[in-house]
Amino acid sequence: MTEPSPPARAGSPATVEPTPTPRTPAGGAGLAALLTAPEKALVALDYDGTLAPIVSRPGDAVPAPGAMAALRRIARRVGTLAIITGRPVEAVLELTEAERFTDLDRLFVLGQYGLQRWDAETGQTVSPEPLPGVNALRGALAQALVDAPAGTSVEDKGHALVVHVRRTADPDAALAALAPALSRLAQEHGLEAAPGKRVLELRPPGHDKGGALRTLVAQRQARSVLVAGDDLGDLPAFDAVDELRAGGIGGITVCSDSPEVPEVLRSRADLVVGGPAGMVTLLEVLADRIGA
Ligand SMILES: O=P(O)(O)OC[C@H]1O[C@H](O[C@H]2O[C@H](CO)[C@@H](O)[C@H](O)[C@H]2O)[C@H](O)[C@@H](O)[C@@H]1O
Repeated sequence: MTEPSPPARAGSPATVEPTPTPRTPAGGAGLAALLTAPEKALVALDYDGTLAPIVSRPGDAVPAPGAMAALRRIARRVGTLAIITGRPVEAVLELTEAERFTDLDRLFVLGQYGLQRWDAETGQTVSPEPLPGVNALRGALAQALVDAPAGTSVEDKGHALVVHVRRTADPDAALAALAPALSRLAQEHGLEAAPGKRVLELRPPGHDKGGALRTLVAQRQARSVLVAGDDLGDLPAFDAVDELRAGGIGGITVCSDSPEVPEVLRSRADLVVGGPAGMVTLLEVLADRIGA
């Protein structure tokens, strides 16, 4: 995958997209804070379903066309960029090729729900040792899935194991049938079972995107945040935005919409965009508005 350098936007763009209108006053204030002082803003995006379209194999989930170019544009003016994701850092770096782009030097990838952290400036990843329970779970999980519907697969993320059912004949039925036993198994190994889009993640408890976001906002002394997501795992980050607003930091939440998005997430968002392609458009509009 190669993306050309983002175009220079010296003059007026040929087509001017309207500035999006958040549906809550708090979201409007958050957007205004971001547009007024982008150098003090943090733009935090989810990966799967937000920067990259959902596909049947995790290894094939490359960024939407124009996504990296749009990120690189806003990086010219925005203080901090982050990809806050359930994916391992290594997977996001491979799929986005973010290490190639020297203009993304203020990008952080907070992987595995904040367990891992990659900082573009240093090129270093901080990642703890996996919980011992994950190793023990590996064998037990293979055994538990012997009779699972055809098409069930396991994604091994080192710190967590994800059971995927998207490629089964009836993903909803497959998940419903597998969930009780997998939840028990997770618990027995000191892990929690967290549902996502056509997946059940067996992962360490005590880490979520809300904690990851709060830590980064504090470290970067951000005065406004934009958070975009598409799944249940993004809700804690939306909660964190509410708390940050209460503390005087501007916040805006964005839902990257699709028929699979949980209603609870869609209804919580200040802005709803049409999936990763809509996210790219939003990033481009923001780039126009901040003169990036
Ligand atoms: O926090 P995210 O960046 O959204 O990551 C959450 C999980 O996303 C991935 O699964 C989802 O995307 C896959 C590829 O499009 C899709 O096949 C699957 O059905 C989706 O649930 C990923 O594989 C997980 O490891 C992430 O935790």
